[in-house]
Amino acid sequence: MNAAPVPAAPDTAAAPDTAAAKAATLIEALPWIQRFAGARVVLKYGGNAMVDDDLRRAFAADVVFLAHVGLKPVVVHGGGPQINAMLGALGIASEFRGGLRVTTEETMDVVRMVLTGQVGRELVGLINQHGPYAVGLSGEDAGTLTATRTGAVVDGEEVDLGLVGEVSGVRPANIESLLAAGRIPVISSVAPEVDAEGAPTGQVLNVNADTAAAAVAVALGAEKLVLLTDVEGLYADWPDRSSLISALSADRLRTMLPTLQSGMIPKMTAALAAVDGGVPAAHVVDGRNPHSMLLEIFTDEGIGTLVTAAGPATPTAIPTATPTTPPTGKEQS
Ligand SMILES: Nc1ncnc2c1ncn2[C@@H]1O[C@H](COP(=O)(O)OP(=O)(O)O)[C@@H](O)[C@H]1O
Ligand SMILES: CC(=O)N[C@@H](CCC(=O)OP(=O)(O)O)C(=O)O
Repeated sequence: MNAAPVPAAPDTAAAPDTAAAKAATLIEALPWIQRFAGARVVLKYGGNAMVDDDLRRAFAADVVFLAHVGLKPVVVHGGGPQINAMLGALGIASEFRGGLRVTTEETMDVVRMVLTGQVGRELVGLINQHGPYAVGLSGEDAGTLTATRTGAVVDGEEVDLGLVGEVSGVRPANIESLLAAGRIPVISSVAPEVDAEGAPTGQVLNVNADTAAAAVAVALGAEKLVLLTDVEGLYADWPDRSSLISALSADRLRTMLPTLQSGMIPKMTAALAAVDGGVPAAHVVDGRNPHSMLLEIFTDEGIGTLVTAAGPATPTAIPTATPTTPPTGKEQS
């Protein structure tokens, strides 16, 4: 048998620091874990943030971590790039207007197949590698979501998007019964269409996943909406990216909305809808960094862009060594 390796001197010297840093991170998380115990958190997992296996596995582990430390996570997922890949393989052209996919009947079949049949199944499988937690739902299942048709306004002109919907109703009881049973709902953003009277038309609509996540967060009375994407957050000067907005008020975001481009239009519209609908905090987080959502939720600094009703307050020192009361100074609500 080989002797146990003897660490080199520099490692020995570094080890206490490393251990202290790890312990400090755990202790820093404690007041946030206490504060968010039992809270519902809606996590929107964007298709651009699920491009590699390691990231998807890290996301699944994070969701299970949240559930185990006492939060109630609900996942609403997108899959735009995955839909693009399938449409491309099938030779079906597709375009986006105002950040939303123009959706024909043929495209809708592919959207439904990829979101509910592929991306959702895969996420459920990854989460369930940790135990029997995740249950996949489409917005169609048990009437979880309903939607009415919506268009987009591009350069001041109303554009017809075809079979694209905005959420007109959420049935939270379906999601709540899963949460009460200790499950993690994983919801795809496809919804049955209803007419102006709320009657089903028989058509299924393609709903942007940010939009669906915001509606679910409002209906559940969630503490947070976390939008994971493939950028650090909202840049004030896209595409130059020299100025990342770390926190802003709902009113400031409202004035910025008409200046936003592409995928940030539905994303920040969703963040605003969530905060306007009573969700205390909406976060845009870079899902390309493994465990970014844990850092956003459980550390004092946070990362990404935070939207709250009031916007940034004066930062206050937060005790991290022996917290006995929930923190009040952080820009989280
Ligand atoms: N001001 C902005 N700040 C950050 N990203 C922006 C901005 N304006 C447009 N974008 C684009 O929005 C994209 C995110 O939206 P989207 O591609 O729909 O992501 P997801 O699939 O995660 O929903 C970014 O990758 C970026 O290209
Ligand atoms: C209407 C509309 O645009 N629907 C989206 C639904 C998927 C989605 O939102 O995916 P991401 O979160 O990855 O962007 C689409 O067809 O791509």
